[in-house]
Amino acid sequence: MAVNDADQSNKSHRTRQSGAKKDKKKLKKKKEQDSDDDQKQLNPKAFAFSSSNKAKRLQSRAVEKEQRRLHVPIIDRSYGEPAPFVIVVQGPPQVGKSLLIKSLVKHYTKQNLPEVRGPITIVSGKQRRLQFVECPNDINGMIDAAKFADLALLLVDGSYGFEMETFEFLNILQVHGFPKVMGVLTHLDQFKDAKKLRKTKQRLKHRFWTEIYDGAKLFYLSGLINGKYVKREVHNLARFISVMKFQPISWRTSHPYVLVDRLEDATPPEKVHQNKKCDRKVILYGYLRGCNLKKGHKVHIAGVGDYSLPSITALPDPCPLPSAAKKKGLRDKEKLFYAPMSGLGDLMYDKDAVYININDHLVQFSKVDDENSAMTSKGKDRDVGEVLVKSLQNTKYSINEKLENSSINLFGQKPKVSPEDLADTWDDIAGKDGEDNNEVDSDGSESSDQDEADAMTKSEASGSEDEDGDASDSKTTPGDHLKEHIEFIDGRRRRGVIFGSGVNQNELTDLEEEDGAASDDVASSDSESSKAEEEEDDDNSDDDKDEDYDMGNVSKWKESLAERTLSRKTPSLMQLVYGESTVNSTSIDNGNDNSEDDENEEDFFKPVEEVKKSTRDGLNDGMVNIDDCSKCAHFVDQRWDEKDNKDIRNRFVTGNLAKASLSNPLPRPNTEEDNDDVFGDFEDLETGEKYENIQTDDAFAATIPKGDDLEAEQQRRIKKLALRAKFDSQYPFSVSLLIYLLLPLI
Ligand SMILES: Nc1nc2c(ncn2[C@@H]2O[C@H](COP(=O)(O)OP(=O)(O)OP(=O)(O)O)[C@@H](O)[C@H]2O)c(=O)[nH]1
Repeated sequence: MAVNDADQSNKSHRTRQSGAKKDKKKLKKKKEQDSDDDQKQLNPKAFAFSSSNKAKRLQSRAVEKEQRRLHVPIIDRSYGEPAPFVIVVQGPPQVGKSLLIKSLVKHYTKQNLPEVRGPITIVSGKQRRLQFVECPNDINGMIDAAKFADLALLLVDGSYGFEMETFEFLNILQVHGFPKVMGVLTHLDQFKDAKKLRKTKQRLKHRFWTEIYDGAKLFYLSGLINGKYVKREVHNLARFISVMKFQPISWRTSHPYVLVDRLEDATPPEKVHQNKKCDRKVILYGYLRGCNLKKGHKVHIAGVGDYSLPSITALPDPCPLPSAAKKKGLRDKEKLFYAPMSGLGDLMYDKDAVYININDHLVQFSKVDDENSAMTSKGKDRDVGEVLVKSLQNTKYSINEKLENSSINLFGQKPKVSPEDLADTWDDIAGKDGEDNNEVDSDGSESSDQDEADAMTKSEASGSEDEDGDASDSKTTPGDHLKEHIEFIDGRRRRGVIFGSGVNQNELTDLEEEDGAASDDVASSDSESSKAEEEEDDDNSDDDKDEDYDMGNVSKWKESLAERTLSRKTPSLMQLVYGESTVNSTSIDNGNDNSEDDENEEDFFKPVEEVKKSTRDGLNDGMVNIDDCSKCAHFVDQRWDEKDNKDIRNRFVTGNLAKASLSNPLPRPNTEEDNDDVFGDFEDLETGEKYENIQTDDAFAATIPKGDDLEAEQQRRIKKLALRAKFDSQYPFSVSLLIYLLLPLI
């Protein structure tokens, strides 16, 4: 009989609910649990790895997870070819920024860059483009550069040490999201001693590491060959840049931004001609980075302001990657660089125009073949148009630039007047620049407040000049452990850095290198400090000098002003015509100054009219240049009224004599003594007798003794009576009338 297994039903297992077996099992279970708990409590490391293999596996897994977290793939929002990486070359003035960019461009493109202006785009590899930008040396330029830098090359003058510009830029970078940073030491060829060079390199490297991070890359450019950095070193640097991984900065990846490498003013010229300050239409060109930018977006143009984008257009890449560049024709060459502002590439950008570069062999009137053309055009006249085009090629400056630099000569002996001076003069007249003393130097150049400040700094510095003629000054930058140490070296202002230790980096080198032998700098600083101490001692001993000490800078400043004023003093026209006078106005003024110092000081604050009036009064009082024949002190300013004029007119032959005598009869000489004054010295030509006027001044009379006086008077009276009788007999008309007639003529 076949049994169907599937249909068979088995009795299900029934566990014991009670009984001895059940109790036994329960007990066993409970025991196990208790022992587990006990073990847990007793051994907290119960869950640690029991086997080393397992431990290794778990450890490596944890590290992997952590690394994966750190390297989360960054979402690349950009499409198409990635925009070039921006390499900002930064450093103090004259450190070699332009030269480094030129050398790198030469390395990548085999092209000589004439000048570094604006961003320079080059193709550095199959998948990589780089954009080099020179960082300006002002704080605003640094802030702008920090916003778009993917890599910052910090150039440091190795022969001098770190300068403030480097640390300022590092601080700015920290605020903007720190990009990659590499240091480059230049001017190392100025070290003659190899040991000193090695030590300096080491010291600067460690300093650099402290400021950035341990192991930060620092390159050394050992010197120049044919005015360029050594090829090998540039090659190494370029390779390093080519393989560098640029970590995107999160803020930048989520915001669109453009580094403008070319701009064009599209405003109609007539509009600008009519109103120079009209709203301009400007087209900006550049690679878009970050995320997408749309029409109508509000944009901020660094240093200009906020604007909205009226339109945005995608243009063909001016410098495409070699892989992406599709040759359209045989003449299309691979373009490995694009620098419209520097005059490299097909387009050259200028202040007021955009030039298209056409090769010489493609154009007829190129300047290059000037000599050849002179040869070929022999015998036949050159075309007028050709001559004009060639003359245009010779111009170096635009009309605007020429006008800016031009000056006119108003007076032969005066310095030339430039347009800015004229503008300043007008400003002064208008009272806009009341305090702004823009003066014309003897060489014709304008000296602004900044110049004055510079001069002051220089003059101050010259006070503490050391033996080398290098002046120095130091101040602390707020909120920083660095101290600024300003020096003037070869006419250049260098802002050295003193680190927290209080010792200048440069001095440190000397200290390290020259051990016991005191270096120049140290010696000079010693001498400075001793000088300062001496000054302090002097101050303590002599109270009178305190004032000078307090006003030291002011008085120095005044000294230089006085000298400059004297040197600028224009010759007076009066002196030129009448010659140098012994008693000049300044000496008179000085005399006045001595007597009435207070009054003169007050003159400063008197209205102009009052001052003029007082000066005029001074003239009337006889305070005029006595040698100056052109001035008639007592008569010039005498005012005659109408009545006086009439009286005077009547005293002449043409006037009415009778009226004159009636209106204002002159006191008729009553006494004979009065007559004396009228006649004065007299010589009788007929008789040959001489009659001298005897002075009857009080002063003269006082000198004559009283007894003799009476006798002399008697004699003189007798003489005069005789003389009068004689005169009357000779001239029939009255003497008095004659006197009246003569008086006005005197
Ligand atoms: N001896 C020596 N001279 C150098 C070195 N690097 C640059 N120079 C010279 O320093 C001068 C200034 O170089 P630039 O490249 O114009 O310096 P810069 O930093 O661009 O100057 P600015 O743009 O004015 O700030 C040039 O005459 C260079 O030849 C160097 O390593 N050694």
